[in-house]
Amino acid sequence: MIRLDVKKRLHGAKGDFVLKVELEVKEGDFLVVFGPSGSGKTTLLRMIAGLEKPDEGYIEVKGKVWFDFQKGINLPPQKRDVGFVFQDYALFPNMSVFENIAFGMKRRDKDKIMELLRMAGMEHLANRNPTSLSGGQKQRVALLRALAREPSILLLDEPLSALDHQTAQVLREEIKNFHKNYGITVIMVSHDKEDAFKLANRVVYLLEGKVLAEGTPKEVLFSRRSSPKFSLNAILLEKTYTDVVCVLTLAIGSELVQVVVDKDTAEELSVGDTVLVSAKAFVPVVRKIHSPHLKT
Ligand SMILES: Nc1ncnc2c1ncn2[C@@H]1O[C@H](COP(=O)(O)OP(=O)(O)OP(=O)(O)O)[C@@H](O)[C@H]1O
Repeated sequence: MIRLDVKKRLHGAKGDFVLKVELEVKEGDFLVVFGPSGSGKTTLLRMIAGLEKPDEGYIEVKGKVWFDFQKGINLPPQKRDVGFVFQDYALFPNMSVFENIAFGMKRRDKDKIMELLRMAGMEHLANRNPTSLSGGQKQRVALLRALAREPSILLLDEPLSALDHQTAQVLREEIKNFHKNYGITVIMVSHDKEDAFKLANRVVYLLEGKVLAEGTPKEVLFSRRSSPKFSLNAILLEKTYTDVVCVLTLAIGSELVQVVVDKDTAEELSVGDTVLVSAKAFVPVVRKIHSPHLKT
């Protein structure tokens, strides 16, 4: 069980705000902390890992106090039993894949490293230098390095966000399997609803430092507050006015779409804005374009 209640004043893009989170995470949970950029997600993970100090509060993991402001307890990162995977891999470029995974293991165990590499289909890359690997392979090594420590908690900070859509899909499945096989407690930060939906058994929705909603992925992601019947976040790339309407070109994930809006709506939007595209009632046409399930 992880129990935390932390507070920290942050300098946000639009001014100062207080990150205030009270949470309990059960053993074996896969918690996704979901929310827009700048809401304090990474800072929360860094506070758990000991890389950032809360202004107030406490953090307790498996009955052991890692931080207690009142009692003046603040364990250094190396004494906290966490595996941390960063968005940008953070591998040691001068060490082989094998050495990267061995680094930080409580007891260097060659068989265990090779078993992890085998599980990820990367045995043949053991002696390679990380600089010669693809983004997906680097992130796999970072994940194996974190798992090799057999930590009490695995902290994942947007581990898929630097990868292309297809590689991210494959790695998302692997993370899911690692969690299933090892039963490890995972806290993952993401602004991607797909991560939250596919991986989490619990989701916390963080906005400007506050927990706005908490529950199962369905409860949080499909709540009326966060989504009507159908809604997608998009970036506005271009506005093209005709006589009576305006055509907006939008990027939704890696897809481009065009939607028509009236001129008044268009006037309120600027290129580069993040917008919500939603429809309360619609009859969609759904067609399969790809299946991950092999036919036998
Ligand atoms: N130690 C700190 N002291 C004060 N402000 C900070 C500190 N660390 C981060 N911030 C600010 O707090 C805000 C939230 O940052 P954080 O990285 O935690 O958000 P996030 O939700 O993870 O965003 P993103 O998805 O973009 O990474 C940012 O504006 C950042 O500049």
